[in-house]
Amino acid sequence: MEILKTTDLSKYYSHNGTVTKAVDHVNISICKGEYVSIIGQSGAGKSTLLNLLCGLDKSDAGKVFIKGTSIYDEGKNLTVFRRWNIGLIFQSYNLMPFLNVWENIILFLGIDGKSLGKVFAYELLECLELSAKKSSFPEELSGGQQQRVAIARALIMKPSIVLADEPTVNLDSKTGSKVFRLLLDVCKRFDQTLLIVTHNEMLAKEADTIIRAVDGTAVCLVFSVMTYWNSYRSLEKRRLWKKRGNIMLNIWM
Ligand SMILES: Nc1ncnc2c1ncn2[C@@H]1O[C@H](COP(=O)(O)OP(=O)(O)OP(=O)(O)O)[C@@H](O)[C@H]1O
Repeated sequence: MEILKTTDLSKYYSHNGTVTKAVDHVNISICKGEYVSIIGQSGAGKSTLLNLLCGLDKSDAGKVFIKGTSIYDEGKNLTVFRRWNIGLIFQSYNLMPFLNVWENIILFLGIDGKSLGKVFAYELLECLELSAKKSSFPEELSGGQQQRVAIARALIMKPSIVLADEPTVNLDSKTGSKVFRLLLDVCKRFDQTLLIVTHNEMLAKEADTIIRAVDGTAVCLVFSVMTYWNSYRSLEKRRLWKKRGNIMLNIWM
């Protein structure tokens, strides 16, 4: 099942007459439960792409569909839509300093007139190895623990897609790998799609689908079978496919 799709997604910045094509006609299709890594050199457009995918930034052209909903057409409802469908994880943990771990995690439960039970919150605490820190405040936690709280908070509404922008960049490599492993495990366990921007090749290459951002365009290096099939099926102009070696196909044009 397709969970995320973009059509000719573009974002350009102009400065002193120079135009930077941060994201340029990107067409991607991601399926439920997939782990997708986005890699690429600094300035290639990874963060801009991620911000467009969750609607924190608006495109100059093109659309983003999540579960069939065109997110830019949601207008004022986008915040609520995002809260229920997209989990966001950033480099900085953005925890509320005056709330303890438990309170940070359940902050949005019961919001928007819908209520979610707390059973899942206990499950997340367990999965992310935070049960013993339930009553601690952010300043009493290590960086890795804080990021795990941020992950739990991002997952608490059971979003179908989780977007993470270099979530382990501020952690040492051992802690970063552990946090990453927990994130991956918990997303797989709850069948959530995970899109992660990372410079860590070890983590990136485990993905079902690997996307490399190159000067605003996105090149797929490795396809999951579902992504391959969806992309192939949705392309009317198959003649535009360019074959590069046996695993590398450029599906963006
Ligand atoms: N607000 C902005 N105004 C002007 N140019 C911008 C803006 N945001 C991003 N850019 C430009 O768009 C391009 C892509 O930036 P982006 O931050 O998406 O790259 P990135 O791949 O995430 O880089 P990094 O790995 O260093 O975080 C860069 O050339 C950047 O300078």
